[in-house]
Amino acid sequence: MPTTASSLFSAYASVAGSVMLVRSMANDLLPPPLRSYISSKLSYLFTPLSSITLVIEEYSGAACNQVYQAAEVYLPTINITPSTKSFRVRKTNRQRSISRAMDKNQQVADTFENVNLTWQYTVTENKKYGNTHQFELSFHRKHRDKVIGSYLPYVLARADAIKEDEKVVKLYSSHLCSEYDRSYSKRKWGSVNLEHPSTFDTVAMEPEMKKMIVEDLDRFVRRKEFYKKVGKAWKRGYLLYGPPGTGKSSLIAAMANYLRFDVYDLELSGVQNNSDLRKLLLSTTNRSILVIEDIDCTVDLQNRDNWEDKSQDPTRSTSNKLTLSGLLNFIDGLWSSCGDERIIVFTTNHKDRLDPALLRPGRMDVHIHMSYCTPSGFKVLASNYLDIHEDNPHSLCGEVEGLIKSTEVTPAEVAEELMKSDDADVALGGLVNFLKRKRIESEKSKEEEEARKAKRPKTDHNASDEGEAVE
Ligand SMILES: Nc1ncnc2c1ncn2[C@@H]1O[C@H](COP(=O)(O)OP(=O)(O)OP(=O)(O)O)[C@@H](O)[C@H]1O
Ligand SMILES: [Mg+2]
Repeated sequence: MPTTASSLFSAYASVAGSVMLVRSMANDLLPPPLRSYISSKLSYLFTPLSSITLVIEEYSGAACNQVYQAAEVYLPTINITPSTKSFRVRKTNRQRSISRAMDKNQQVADTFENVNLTWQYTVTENKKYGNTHQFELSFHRKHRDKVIGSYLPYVLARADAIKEDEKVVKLYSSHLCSEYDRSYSKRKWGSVNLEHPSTFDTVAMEPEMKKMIVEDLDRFVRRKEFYKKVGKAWKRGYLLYGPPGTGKSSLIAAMANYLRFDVYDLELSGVQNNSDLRKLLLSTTNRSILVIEDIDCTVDLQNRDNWEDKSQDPTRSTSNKLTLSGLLNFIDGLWSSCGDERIIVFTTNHKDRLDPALLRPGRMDVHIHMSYCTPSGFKVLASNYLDIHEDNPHSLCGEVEGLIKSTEVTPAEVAEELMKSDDADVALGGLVNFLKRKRIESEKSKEEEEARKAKRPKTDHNASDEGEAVE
């Protein structure tokens, strides 16, 4: 009888069927080490002659195999083949949702530019040396170059993107470190998940400024090659200044959530000397935001006694007290040259009290003034808290906006009023009364201030300067 395609297929199907049968019997009857051995051998037998199989082991010598790691992340996101009988599910505290993982000896099929590919996950059990894990990728041998040259790089890139999507942003705090670490002066970061829900949609600030910051961040992460070309460390410094409750910390959380960068919150008052600072900064990771809040009041950084002579090597003596020179040298030097994609944010309520060295051009790239609530800031808060927006307006909004224009009120104060009731009439009515009271109070205190100034002798320059500089 001549061999037809259909008879070949049916012969192949019956061999394949037998292989599946033997494999499932082996799974039921044999002890685990023998079972995985036979199963992996059968998978080779099952592979048609025109196919080729790439073996992707978990380790390459002592190092992790990145292709294996990428497959682990990528494969759960593609469709399960009808023959898949089991898969594993898991959720760690770093993951936002339940994820799938391939179970041993199971297969999934993928298609890439019209090439059909089959992945199989195998585990070879070995009590003495530990189990070995590998993926086997099979496809028609004519696609070998395409799979190695295009498909595997695609899997690597997809895995990076998936990991980025799943990433939970972490908040590392220098004051969360344990007593043990303190006593051995091994300064360490303690970490928790950054649960701050702030995003660029929920931060109340002028739309143009928001747009400017988002564009600046986008440009920064895009410009790896540019920074390399011009020989600059890939870092960016932001100074956020403004009165309490204007959203400086909220903006930092929005930046971190937008970029999915971890946040390192450095508590300078707990840092004893330059050497501590060095240890802390060197243990931060790439793609992170280092935050130093209230830079004007945490340490006496205006003390520049040692600035000139020690600035070359602020870490030379571990007994050195933390100095401004130590801090600035780190920003400019060591920390930035050994890391990539770093953002540093300083916040202050009093920009005028900062040492000019910190404000010098090139040190902090972007200065952002977070100020009192504006009508457009109020619109964002009204939408956040009461779901009031253009399509769902409220008659009191006009009055609130008028009052906000002429009153110094922080977004935190407005937010607090809006939170007092779910009923928009009640919450906005309360806000109107609050703003009116606030305006009367501020007019009264302005009058008192005027009266005090009029009584003051003319030579008292300092006090009047300070009064004007308050943001
Ligand atoms: N611009 C804003 N947009 C949205 N919410 C804000 C804004 N400013 C303040 N809030 C609200 O007020 C709270 C306090 O704000 P936040 O901690 O960001 O202020 P801050 O400027 O960092 O204050 P401080 O100078 O005291 O550290 C926030 O949790 C948020 O609910
Ligand atoms: Mg703050």
